Amino acid sequence: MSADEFLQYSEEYRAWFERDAPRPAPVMNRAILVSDLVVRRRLHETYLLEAKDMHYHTFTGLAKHFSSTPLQGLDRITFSDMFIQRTHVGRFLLCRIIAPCVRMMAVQTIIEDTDGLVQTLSIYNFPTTIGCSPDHLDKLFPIGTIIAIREPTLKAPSQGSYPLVRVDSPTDIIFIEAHHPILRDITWRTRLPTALPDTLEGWKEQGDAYMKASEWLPAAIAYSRGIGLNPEAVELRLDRSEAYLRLHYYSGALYDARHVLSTPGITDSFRHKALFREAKAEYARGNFHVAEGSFMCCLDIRPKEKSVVDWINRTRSRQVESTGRYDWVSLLRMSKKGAHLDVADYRGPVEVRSMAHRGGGRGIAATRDIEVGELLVVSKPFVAVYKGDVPKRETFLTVDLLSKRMNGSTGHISTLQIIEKIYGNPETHDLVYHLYAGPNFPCSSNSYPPVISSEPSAVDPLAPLVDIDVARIEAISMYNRFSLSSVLDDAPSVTGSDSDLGTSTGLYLLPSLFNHSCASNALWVSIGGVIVVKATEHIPAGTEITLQYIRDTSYVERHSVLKQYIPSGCDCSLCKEELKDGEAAIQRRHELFAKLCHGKGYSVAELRTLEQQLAETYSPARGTIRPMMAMVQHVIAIKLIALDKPSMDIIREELKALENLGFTVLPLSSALKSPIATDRLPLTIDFHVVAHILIIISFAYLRLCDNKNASRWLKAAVWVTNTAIGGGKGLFMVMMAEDLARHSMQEFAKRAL
Ligand SMILES: C[S@@+](CC[C@H](N)C(=O)[O-])C[C@H]1O[C@@H](n2cnc3c(N)ncnc32)[C@H](O)[C@@H]1O
Repeated sequence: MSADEFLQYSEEYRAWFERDAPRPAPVMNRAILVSDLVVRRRLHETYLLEAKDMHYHTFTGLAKHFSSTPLQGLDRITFSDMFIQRTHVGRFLLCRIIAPCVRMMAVQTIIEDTDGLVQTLSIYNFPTTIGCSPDHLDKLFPIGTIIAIREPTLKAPSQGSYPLVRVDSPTDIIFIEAHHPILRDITWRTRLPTALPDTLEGWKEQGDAYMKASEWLPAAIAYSRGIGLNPEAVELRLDRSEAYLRLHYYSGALYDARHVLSTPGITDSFRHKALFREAKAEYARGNFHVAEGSFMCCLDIRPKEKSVVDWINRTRSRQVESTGRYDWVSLLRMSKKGAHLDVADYRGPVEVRSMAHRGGGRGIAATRDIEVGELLVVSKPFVAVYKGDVPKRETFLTVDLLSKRMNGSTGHISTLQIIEKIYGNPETHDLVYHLYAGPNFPCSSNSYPPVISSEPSAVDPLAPLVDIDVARIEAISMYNRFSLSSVLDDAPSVTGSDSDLGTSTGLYLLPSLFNHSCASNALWVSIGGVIVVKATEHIPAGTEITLQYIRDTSYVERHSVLKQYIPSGCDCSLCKEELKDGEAAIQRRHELFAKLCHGKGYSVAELRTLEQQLAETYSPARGTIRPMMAMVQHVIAIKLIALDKPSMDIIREELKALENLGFTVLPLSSALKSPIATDRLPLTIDFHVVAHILIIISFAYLRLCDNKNASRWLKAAVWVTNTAIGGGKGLFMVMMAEDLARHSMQEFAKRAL
């Protein structure tokens, strides 16, 4: 599809989705609906067995209803009173699942109401269903399950010919237990044999079996049904606490563990289990000191227990990190093994301030004078999805009608994970809800974070205690998500949006409050999924601190992405400089540079011509920063090395590149000092490339047997990585290992640094 066709298709879909032309729901044939679903389920199972590639797509950024009225405040409705293309506000639908489920983008099944009338049900965004197996669905929604759907919406089909009850928010689904008061006067028109347990022991047995099979949510549901029969059932609460830990529902885990601990007369064994679970949940919530206390209490019961001692050591390492002291080298090494790092957050000398001129009205400012290279923020993701987390052979594409872009699987999955994290940790709801959600969802506060309870919330998968506004979450996800490319990836990272369909992506809380500037005064990098923000220049107290949402040498490229996030455009000094050259020059430059990026094997002469043509696009009135020229000069230098040309020629090219990137190269007379000014780290390109340029200069001096200068330039390269991340020589040696090896400089580096 061309860009225009894509836009038109998106708008047509929106018009169809939001069309308000209600008509009565048709009476559907039970046998046909069920057999059709069974056929689709078999087909899906066959595809899974045959390992076929499956592609699903859906739309985000549409108006999507969610209910915020408790079930008790709603009146019951049946299909005969429902209309297609209508959300039945103030009503709830009581129904039973009568067919197995099938999962595509959403979970689909067939439901009957109390009159025996049937419709298709489509549940989007339900926890644990991303890429899940048909077997998991059978455990989650077994036939016979009774549910109440709050304020149900009946939709015309987008494909096929059956209407469907569409549920976007998982919190609109309430599981109804057999003894629920709502069922008191209810008789079902049809008889449906079910095999669901009806005793506490029965539910415990089922929960245990699911735990064994690593079916954590079905297990938590089974335990919850048992707890429904006896809220003081200590063992079930302990079991559910463990199931919640596995699900990362730390609020629920903590709440249940504490409930057990407050029960009089429990055995030491139960107490130990509850303390251990409480401690793990506190650890995961970032309360390392409190977690340490609970782990210590475990030792009172079973002294010297090895696993507990290990946990205590971990809590102590995290407490050191929360003061801003990190072992960057080991973090980097860990990130090579897996991106989900165990690390504490850190908040340096920064605060959220009201900034009326920015969308969302807030930004981040320095609380005191900050020096270049100071650590400002370290943040673990609220959720992060890496390429390896995407289910194999399944692609989830979403057409985002807000940004008018296509998002890949990681973008879709991260939105679902945000929803699930709130579902299992309800007190985090406001932390997400108060992030910028675009002009359609005005921010209710000009500060951040909102005050939230430090107490854990009870979590009941049968009747969620929080109402999740999926449309808002989708918008928040779109406006705030970071595209992650680890500092170990050698390709320069494109940041700030999920533009690349395969990119790893994450939502962060405090980092989402930074506004954008192409000429930012701070830099963010990701080590694994952890975001590290450092100052790249002196920042006076009170000054706004900005990040680059996207770093691209082309103004055209940058703005094609930025316009979706900042419609008013970027007003930074770099963009103002670019605009001095005029639109035509900017476009010409973009086209010339595209040649360099996409062309292969240019000769030095051709590169010089390109350099000249680029030079002609810059107005004499503008400043000296010309990143595209720098990139061409850097490529020339690499070419000269390959051609074994004189070292001074290589050095000359790289020096020109540095100046075009905004670095001040100091005169040779200051031989003992850094060869570049270190009052700021200009970053119009990725800092890896800058370090690479400096390594090449060092290499060229080495070829000239000028070890003194080689060492000065290599130290300058360490200054760059140290300012950008930290970790001094150790981190530099790990991060730039390939570059150093390419130029046989490892031994020299070890001696010189
Ligand atoms: C991730 S949020 C940044 C925090 C946001 N200002 C807030 O109050 O929550 C991104 C949004 O901030 C606004 N923003 C960021 N940089 C901006 C800039 N340079 N000029 C104007 N608005 C900006 C845009 O509305 C953008 O979509």
